[in-house]
Amino acid sequence: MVWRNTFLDPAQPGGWALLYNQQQFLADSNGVLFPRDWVKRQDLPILGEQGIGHFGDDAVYLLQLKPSATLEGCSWQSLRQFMLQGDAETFRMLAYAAQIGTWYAEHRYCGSCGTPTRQLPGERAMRCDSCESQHYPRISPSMIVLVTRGDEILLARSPRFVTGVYSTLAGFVEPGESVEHCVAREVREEVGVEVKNLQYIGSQGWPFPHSLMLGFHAEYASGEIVMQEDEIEDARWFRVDDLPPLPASRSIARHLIDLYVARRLGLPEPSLP
Ligand SMILES: NC(=O)c1ccc[n+]([C@@H]2O[C@H](COP(=O)([O-])OP(=O)(O)OC[C@H]3O[C@@H](n4cnc5c(N)ncnc54)[C@H](O)[C@@H]3O)[C@@H](O)[C@H]2O)c1
Ligand SMILES: [Mg+2]
Ligand SMILES: [Zn+2]
Repeated sequence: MVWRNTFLDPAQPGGWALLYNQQQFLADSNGVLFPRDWVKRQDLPILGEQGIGHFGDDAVYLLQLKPSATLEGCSWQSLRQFMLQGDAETFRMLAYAAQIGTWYAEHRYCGSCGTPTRQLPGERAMRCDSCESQHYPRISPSMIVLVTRGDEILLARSPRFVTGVYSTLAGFVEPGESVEHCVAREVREEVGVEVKNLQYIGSQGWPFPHSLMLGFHAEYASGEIVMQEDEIEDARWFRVDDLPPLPASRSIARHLIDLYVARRLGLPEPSLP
């Protein structure tokens, strides 16, 4: 089943409903999609509703619920769980839904004047009629980079990671800088190393909560590893044939590593997740 996001008018009846709050979806043994007209007859605290796209031929709507919402036989399941275990198209749908949900939850009032906003018909935007301003879903560009030195790659651990896992370096692009500048700055800040010969590999939308990952390979140029306090718990060079536990296979972090290892070892190259 293929997921395609589109703008659907929530005034239309029918279709499926996703029940969402704060990076979680209500799910039962059949999954996350519920008959929408049935859902509306339940006594659920609905904050808002968006028509977000088609799963196969079926219309899908996102119902934003209060955190207190419960439905018999259902439990809240995290988006991260679906990233780790769900099929690819379901994860794509939920990733889009979660970002629309986050944006909606954060723009119910105007950030300038505090007036309640309203959803614009026909467009994914929240409007403040008092300021005449529109607020679109927010995306945060971030770079992610694998620093390489021949048969070695530089991987690091954040204190937030699962025990033992090492990954590539990442960080948010700051206002006014290029992504290339961000790569050099973040690598310098996090591990004290200079890089050269950046190669853009590809990108990935990352819904935790609204990053757009721009992925690179970069060659080591100079410097000894100096770890940034609080952000980096450990950082070191690993040989491509002797790697630690790595991030989830669906992440671009993992792709950057797998791609470089495949190139060094002469294996078939993986495709972008
Ligand atoms: N898909 C992947 O493979 C993958 C791998 C690693 C990181 N990521 C994502 O990359 C992003 C950045 O990585 P990081 O955590 O190392 O970032 P980072 O090195 O910039 O440090 C994180 C810090 O940035 C600040 N911050 C939070 N949100 C921000 C925003 N929207 N804009 C600017 N600053 C913000 C906070 O102080 C936070 O503690 C995160 O969203 C993370 O989930 C994705
Ligand atoms: Mg970082
Ligand atoms: Zn306003």
